[in-house]
Amino acid sequence: MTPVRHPDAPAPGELLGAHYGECFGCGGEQPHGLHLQARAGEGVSITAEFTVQPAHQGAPGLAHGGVLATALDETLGSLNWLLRTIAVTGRLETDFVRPVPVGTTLYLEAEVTAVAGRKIYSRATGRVGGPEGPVAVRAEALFIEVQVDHFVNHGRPEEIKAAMSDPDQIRRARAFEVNP
Ligand SMILES: CCCCCCCCCCCCCC(=O)SCCNC(=O)CCNC(=O)[C@H](O)C(C)(C)COP(=O)(O)OP(=O)(O)OC[C@H]1O[C@@H](n2cnc3c(N)ncnc32)[C@H](O)[C@@H]1OP(=O)(O)O
Repeated sequence: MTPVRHPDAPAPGELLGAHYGECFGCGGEQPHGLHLQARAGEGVSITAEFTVQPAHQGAPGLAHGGVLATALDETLGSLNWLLRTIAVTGRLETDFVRPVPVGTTLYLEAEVTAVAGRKIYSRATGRVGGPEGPVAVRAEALFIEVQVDHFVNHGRPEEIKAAMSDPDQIRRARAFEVNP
């Protein structure tokens, strides 16, 4: 089925902000996190940027492949906010096309390609040198819709409790539940 942008999705160009301060992908409270910033695009699409830091190295001076996969995963995960669906990554297939040096900004774009029941299919690319630069990484993913209970039942109680007592988090979780 063709993906449908939720009527209350953020407007194209709007920054999405972090879904959780401690998120390694987008949270502001993770000193070595990616601090990835995602922006709503047209339809069910997202753009995002992330600059590779020294803490993200694998080989000397180069981004670790797992960190690049995280950037793709985070960008793809942000798409669900435009569908107003809570979903987790079930499958992430990544192509590493060229090495990405420390200090490089990765320009990411992602879109949902299809939705089938609880399954959300999407793809993403990461370019270097600018939004129109050469592709360094790309991915195809399958996200699976879950209920908020997924996190409550599986997350470590300390963090769940802290997240649920953050007024903004509760508002967001509630928004997910009333706008499925
Ligand atoms: C307070 C909280 C607020 C919320 C904050 C938002 C946080 C966002 C965070 C974002 C952070 C960034 C994002 C992250 O990093 S998310 C973190 C990384 N991901 C995970 O931890 C997910 C771990 N996996 C699971 O929990 C379960 O396996 C899930 C929930 C995914 C499915 O188990 P469940 O028992 O529910 O479902 P099912 O098994 O009946 O499967 C259903 C359908 O899906 C198909 N299928 C499943 N897996 C695969 C696969 N690998 N390849 C191909 N197909 C697959 C399956 O065949 C079936 O298809 P069909 O038979 O219907 O056709």
